Amino acid sequence: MANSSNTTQKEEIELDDEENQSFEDLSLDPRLLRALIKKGIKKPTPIQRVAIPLILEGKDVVARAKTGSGKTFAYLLPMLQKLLLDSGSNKRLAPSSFILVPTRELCHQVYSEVTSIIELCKAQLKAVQLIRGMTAAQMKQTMSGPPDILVSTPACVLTCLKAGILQPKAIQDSLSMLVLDEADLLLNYGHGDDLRSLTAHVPKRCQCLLMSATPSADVEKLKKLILHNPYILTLPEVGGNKDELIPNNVNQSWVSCKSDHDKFIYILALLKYEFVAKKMLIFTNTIDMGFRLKLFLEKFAFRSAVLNAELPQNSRLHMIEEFNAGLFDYLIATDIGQAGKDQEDSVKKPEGKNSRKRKKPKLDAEFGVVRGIDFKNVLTVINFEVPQTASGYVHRVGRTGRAFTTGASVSLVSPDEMEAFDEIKATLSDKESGKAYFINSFNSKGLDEAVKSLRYRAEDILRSVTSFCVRESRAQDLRNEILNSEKLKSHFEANPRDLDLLKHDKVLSKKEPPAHLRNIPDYLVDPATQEASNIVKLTRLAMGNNRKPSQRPSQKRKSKRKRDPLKTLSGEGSNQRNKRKRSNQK
Ligand SMILES: Nc1ncnc2c1ncn2[C@@H]1O[C@H](COP(=O)(O)OP(=O)(O)OP(=O)(O)O)[C@@H](O)[C@H]1O
Repeated sequence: MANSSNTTQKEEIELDDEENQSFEDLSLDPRLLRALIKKGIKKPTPIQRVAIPLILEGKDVVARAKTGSGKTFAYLLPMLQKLLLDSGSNKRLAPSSFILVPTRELCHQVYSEVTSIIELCKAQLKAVQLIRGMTAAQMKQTMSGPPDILVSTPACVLTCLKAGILQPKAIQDSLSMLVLDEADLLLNYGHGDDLRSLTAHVPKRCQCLLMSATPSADVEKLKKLILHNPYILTLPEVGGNKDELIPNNVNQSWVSCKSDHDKFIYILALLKYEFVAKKMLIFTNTIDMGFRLKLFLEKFAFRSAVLNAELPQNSRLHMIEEFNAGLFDYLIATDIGQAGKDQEDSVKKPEGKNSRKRKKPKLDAEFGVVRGIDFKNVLTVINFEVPQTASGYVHRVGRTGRAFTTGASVSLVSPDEMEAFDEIKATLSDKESGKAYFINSFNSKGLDEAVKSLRYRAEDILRSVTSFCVRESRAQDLRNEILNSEKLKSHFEANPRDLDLLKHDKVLSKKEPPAHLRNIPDYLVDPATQEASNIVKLTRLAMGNNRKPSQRPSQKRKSKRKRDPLKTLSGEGSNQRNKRKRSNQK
């Protein structure tokens, strides 16, 4: 239980070890308790145990807790409880709760979470999301009612204010709770001016909450801008080191690779011999590298999709939903958008004569692939390239081991990246002992042997993945996704729950992957490596960490799909589709 006092001074709150506390103990409304049970959420996380009572009491709160620690429910549950008790009690002209997030992906994610709880509660509450790209008429319609909860980026709220869709007076009269989620990013993504303009309309009595995984000067600025004597919750995991930002339940390791080139062979060995568990999120620093890796892996029958800032928003959201639903196992992601744009520029390596002439990719400024996105059931995060900053590392690795689950991360480090990796380790190390004890060298003797056995084939394939192929595939993928995006837009307006209609993990190589690369022939398998691989698999199984193959929604919906007009609009031709079908059946 939190030891809080009623002083008006801001206060650091530490957590006592009361793991057995339940949601009932937090005095939540029975409708919310039922909704949580239906969602399979059994007991509160530490941040929820402390934050919920304080928020219910009406306190301003700054919550700094690790990635995946359940910060969203920590504010959503008390917000909904207040609304459930208040609903219909006064006539409002604007929403009574605003949730401001830095990116559209997060907007969509939080909105889905709120609406799902409202549905499960069978409550007469309305939540809406405002996203960039909406017309004034769409915004007006969205805001009519008015809704109870608005999820939006600050920029969209300001657009509404400027267009007269939201009146400052209405906000002042109606707004009773303001949440700044992923607060450390809000200023990073250029929302600073918008936020400052907005705060002028936030009434003094409005309860303000600020959620963040990593401490930063920006969070401090926001705190001063909006909050009144807030309770500061800095919550490590129970029993954890206060300075650790990554949950203890993530087993972090790294592999020293002799060159960038060797990383391809190492990742192939990790995947082929199942030294790491799927589902898997693989990070690269540039979009080109993402596609190079995709093309390389698909030759060995590993199908993946590349999530990046160049893609249309609908495709990105759909890709994340498909991945979350278990429709494919390998997602390659580049975490660049507004905040990482420089990274794409600075890390890009020369790729042949034509590379300089290439037009700069048009990146979505609001793209924030890792920050706060709740990728479900990710068992392994691979840093195929070392992120540029410690905070980038924390947010990438934090995509696994969410809430009460466990996960693993493996960083592939080349000699060129060693310095950056050492800096990350130093930043995240235990300040007292100076040891980054939690990032261990990857513990499997079999890995080097596996790399040896695969080297010849891998190098051969790697030579065929030229810069030209990468460029062509990237352009092809973008064309497919733009087509998908238009279809998705209209289709998902009508069928928001449909998922398995468009594939994002399509094979991009012109030639089908050769059949002989699917499996490792017996003569290449070293018995010791196989044994090491089996031990790793058995250990994972014993720890309950091997995902059961999910039932693909497509199997249930076969008859519906026949009639679906989207099928006829696919980005790939029917010949290609049939070919793929045949290859899948092999
Ligand atoms: N009490 C709980 N028990 C089990 N799962 C939970 C609980 N609370 C939240 N979750 C789940 O844990 C996952 C992570 O939660 P959430 O996205 O709120 O984390 P976060 O702290 O906001 O992470 P980040 O800082 O990365 O944004 C979600 O899938 C959520 O549904």
